[in-house]
Amino acid sequence: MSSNTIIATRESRLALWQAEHVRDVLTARFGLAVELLGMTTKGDQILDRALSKVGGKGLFVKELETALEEGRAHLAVHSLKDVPMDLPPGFALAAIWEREDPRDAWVSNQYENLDALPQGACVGTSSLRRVVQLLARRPDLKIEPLRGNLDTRLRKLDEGGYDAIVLAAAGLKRLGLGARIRSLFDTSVMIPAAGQGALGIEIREDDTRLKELLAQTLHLPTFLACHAERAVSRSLGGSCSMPLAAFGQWNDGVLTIDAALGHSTELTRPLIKVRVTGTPTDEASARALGEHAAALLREAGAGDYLPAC
Ligand SMILES: NCc1[nH]cc(CCC(=O)O)c1CC(=O)O
Repeated sequence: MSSNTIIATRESRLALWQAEHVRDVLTARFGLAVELLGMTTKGDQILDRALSKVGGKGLFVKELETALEEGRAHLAVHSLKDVPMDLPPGFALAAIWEREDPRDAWVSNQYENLDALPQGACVGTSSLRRVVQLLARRPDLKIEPLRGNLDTRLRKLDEGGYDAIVLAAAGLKRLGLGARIRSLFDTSVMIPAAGQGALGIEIREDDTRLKELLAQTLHLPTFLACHAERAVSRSLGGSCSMPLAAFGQWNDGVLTIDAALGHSTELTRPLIKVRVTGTPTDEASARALGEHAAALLREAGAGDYLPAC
């Protein structure tokens, strides 16, 4: 077996970009020889149903974890947004890296932004978080499912299936597709998903060599913000079938977490929104801030909004 460090990665263009980025940084910084091991996950194969209906986020990571478990790979690189809130026993999130643009992007060949859409126009997204925030401003819209990797989604837009689609700006920018962004949502209008735009690096928990090495690479402000965001989701049950947004921003040393929850089935019900601020310094205090936001959401009625599961 080779003594190289092996990164397990999905084979979408975005996943490969991210894995290559991690490879290049680890090589430049620590002189590691790194190879990629590409693999297909269930999340890549099942394209005809919303993720929230077929088992959620874990679908993109399970095969990669099996490769780590079997020693075929040492690291798995993920979009943090796709990483379940609780990893299975034996695995650890060893680093979170600096975010690309965390905002959601408006992509349309005709309409400059959401407000410019005619009544009853059709917007493509399969994300419940995006659906509820779109409908909160434009209850007249027709929202149609849209899955597949970024290139597939753009092609479906260009084929005329939708008047506009909403995608994470981070993915488009990383793939050099920033020119497709017609406008960016203000994060107060379309609050991003927990971890959106950040990279998460997963390892086997017992891999102390990589754990120590990767701990030196984490981007502290992103790490703290994302742990707080993920704690909001985890406290509420962490399910993909829950329309939840959670986004942390640092200003002058203070972290502000905005969170919004929509009803899990009645998607036009008013959103429950909360904001908390704090000055976390480590993972535990960041999580506590997110748990505080979740407690406020519950006080404001989240119990009735959550999926029955
Ligand atoms: N759910 C799929 C997914 N996972 C990560 C990204 C984009 C990159 C990121 O947010 O880090 C996307 C595409 C999208 O939401 O448009």
